[in-house]
Amino acid sequence: MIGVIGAGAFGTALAITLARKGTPVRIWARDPATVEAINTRKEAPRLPGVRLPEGLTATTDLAEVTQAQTLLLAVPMQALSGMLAQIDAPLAGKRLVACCKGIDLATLTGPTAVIASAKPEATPAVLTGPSFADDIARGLPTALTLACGDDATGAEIQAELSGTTLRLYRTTDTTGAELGGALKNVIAIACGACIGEGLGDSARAALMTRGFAEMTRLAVRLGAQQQTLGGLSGLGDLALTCSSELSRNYRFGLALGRGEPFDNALTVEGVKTAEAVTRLGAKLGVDLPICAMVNEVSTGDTSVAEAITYLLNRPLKEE
Ligand SMILES: NC(=O)c1ccc[n+]([C@@H]2O[C@H](COP(=O)([O-])OP(=O)(O)OC[C@H]3O[C@@H](n4cnc5c(N)ncnc54)[C@H](O)[C@@H]3O)[C@@H](O)[C@H]2O)c1
Ligand SMILES: O=P(O)(O)OC[C@H](O)CO
Repeated sequence: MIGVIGAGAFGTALAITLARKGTPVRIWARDPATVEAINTRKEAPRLPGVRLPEGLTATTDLAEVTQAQTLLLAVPMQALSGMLAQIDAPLAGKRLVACCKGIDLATLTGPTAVIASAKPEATPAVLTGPSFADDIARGLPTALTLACGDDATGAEIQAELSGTTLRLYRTTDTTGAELGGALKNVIAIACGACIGEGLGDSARAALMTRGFAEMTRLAVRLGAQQQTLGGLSGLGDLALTCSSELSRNYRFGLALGRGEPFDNALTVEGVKTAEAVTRLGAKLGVDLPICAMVNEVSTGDTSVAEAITYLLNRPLKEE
């Protein structure tokens, strides 16, 4: 059995793909109505139109899910620490796989460090890369990165989660994998704002490329391997998220650029990540101008037009 904590779009999509290949999956939802929908009607509230397979069952009882040796943690980044604090079962020998993308604002660390701090007896890992929950749930081909500091455990998790439509690549570079996944959301907001403001595809390409430079600069400064940023968890996810209106981060940026309201019930990880990396960059002396502008525009301190003017008029430099 695999346990999934968090019955939102991504947690449910992963649960579906695992159950389809015959793995029993128990998913935890905090909302009894979600449990009822999954168990009784075989429907997932966050994935309308997808019929859930047999072998996938839900519960509001965390203890039932934490019996599994592998636990997928699929709550938003800022909820991860609080979620871990709710688990009182012993977790020695278990694998805790973070499925969230972001940086914890309280500690300015990524998900594996949050897990290691809260549950030092367990092995932390992170599952990240280009994937929309809806694509995974529909069985469309998807390739992701599984990062685990312990390569032998990483190989076991890789085999456990991979299937005929979901292919996992493996790395021990947790820092690079999780920073790529976190930062691409910030750049996707910038790209959405650029398109929403009517600035064109050339400007978007420039933001993606210079955004990738910021992702790499911060990640390498924090000990990541540069090549990890060029993989699925970095460049791959940047390409997807900056170019598709299926992305909530990109759509949030579009709304900013168009001056339209946005549904704040949607999970848009890049907003808090922009704040976290702006603070991290200032603390470490790492130059992150696009991320800083996304932070200012997201909080309403700067308009999209002012942010673009600022970025275009910075001192000229080598590429
Ligand atoms: N949706 C995708 O396509 C996708 C793909 C890859 C990664 N992710 C990542 O997965 C993570 C979750 O995103 P999602 O799309 O599933 O979001 P979602 O909004 O669909 O679901 C979030 C889930 O977390 C639960 N939750 C929220 N706050 C909580 C708290 N304080 N305590 C306990 N549970 C809480 C919600 O009830 C909900 O079930 C994000 O970090 C996101 O970046 C999402
Ligand atoms: O909808 P978004 O912007 O959270 O993006 C979903 C995934 O992270 C894409 O890989």
